[in-house]
Amino acid sequence: MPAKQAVTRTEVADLFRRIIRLSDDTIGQNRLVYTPNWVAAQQALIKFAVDQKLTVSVDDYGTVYVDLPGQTTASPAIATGSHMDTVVHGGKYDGLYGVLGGLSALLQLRDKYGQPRQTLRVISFSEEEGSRFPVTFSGSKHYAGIIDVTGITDNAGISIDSARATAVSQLQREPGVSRSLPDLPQSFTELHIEQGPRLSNQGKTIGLVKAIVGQRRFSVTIIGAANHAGTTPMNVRKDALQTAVQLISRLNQLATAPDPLLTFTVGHLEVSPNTSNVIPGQVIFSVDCRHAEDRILDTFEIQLRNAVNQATAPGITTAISRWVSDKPVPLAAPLLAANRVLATRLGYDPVVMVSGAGHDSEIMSRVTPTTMIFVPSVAGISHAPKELTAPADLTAGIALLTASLHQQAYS
Ligand SMILES: NC(=O)NC(NC(N)=O)C(=O)[O-]
Ligand SMILES: [Zn+2]
Ligand SMILES: [Zn+2]
Repeated sequence: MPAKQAVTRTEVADLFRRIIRLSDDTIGQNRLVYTPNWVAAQQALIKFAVDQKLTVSVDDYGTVYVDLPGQTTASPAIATGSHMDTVVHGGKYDGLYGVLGGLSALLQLRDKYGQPRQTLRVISFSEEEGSRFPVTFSGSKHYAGIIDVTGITDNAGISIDSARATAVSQLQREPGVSRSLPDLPQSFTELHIEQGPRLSNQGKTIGLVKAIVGQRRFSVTIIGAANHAGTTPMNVRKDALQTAVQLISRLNQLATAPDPLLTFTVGHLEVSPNTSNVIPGQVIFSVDCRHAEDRILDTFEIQLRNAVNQATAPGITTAISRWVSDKPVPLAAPLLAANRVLATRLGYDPVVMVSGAGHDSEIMSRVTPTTMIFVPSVAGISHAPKELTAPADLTAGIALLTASLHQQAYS
């Protein structure tokens, strides 16, 4: 291998380690969108790309676009990338692997073949996880021209508009950066860790994603009455938490009925006032449910709404609101077929699979042919600090991405 490519790989690996260190809080990675950790990570990426003499722009949602301009500037770019945000106490690879794996591929192609025929673009989407504000995929949705996110707040009451304005202006002021929303690309390929156990269980290195599950997220509110823990008789209490735990348990059972592959998660619980000697007056909890078929989600949503309504009692009211409704999405079959040939040529036996995690690819697929490459997650762990992918598997995914970008942008 030419020495230059080895140097490039080491430099990208250094950037990865630097970004990881920026947001490690001893429990896990925390790069919630528009927080100082997130700004520092996007800044590190920008500085690196500017030093590499790549063309860098930042849009008004804080998504970073790194271009290696092609000879035919009139043709749309060939794009890759993923998201820079994490969940709370997340792992090191979710999102960041796709951003820096894309950068590594782009630089290796430049080192080896020089200027591409078509522009190569690496995208670091601002937000995908929905972990800070009640919105998911806002980075790719903005790029795709699908939504305008405004007027929502995080748990601390900070509005997305003010958080975004402050954070994005910091990025747009970085030397060498232009403020723009680039044209949509000719194709989008997202490299990502699998986040589940299939590849690792089967001892396979590469997954090719044919579809992404649909997902719906809800917020359920139970309102009872706060009162004294020592003086209020048990039979007159309006305990919102007792209602919530019974309801959650019932929902967990109901979720097994429509289809064994339906997933159901209550991951967020807010108890108010959340102190030991006061009967909880209010509980808010999240529901996340997913399936590859929308009709299964329809069936479960009806059961969910009925169960929430039936949980009302004298002095207890309930409400439910849906804040995510994403349909299952098929990805581009021709790109998958091309990657299957390339993967086989590289010596892999790829597994064609459905993704149970949501991805920016489901948004990008609405505006351009889109495909995904998965590499194994050790023991299937993700959205947790123990998230891990073996170095050889990380390299394999980047090698396939590099081959795919080469095929698309140089031939
Ligand atoms: N790749 C992800 O972890 N995505 C996550 N985020 C969204 N928005 O789907 C998820 O929950 O699956
Ligand atoms: Zn994630
Ligand atoms: Zn992700």
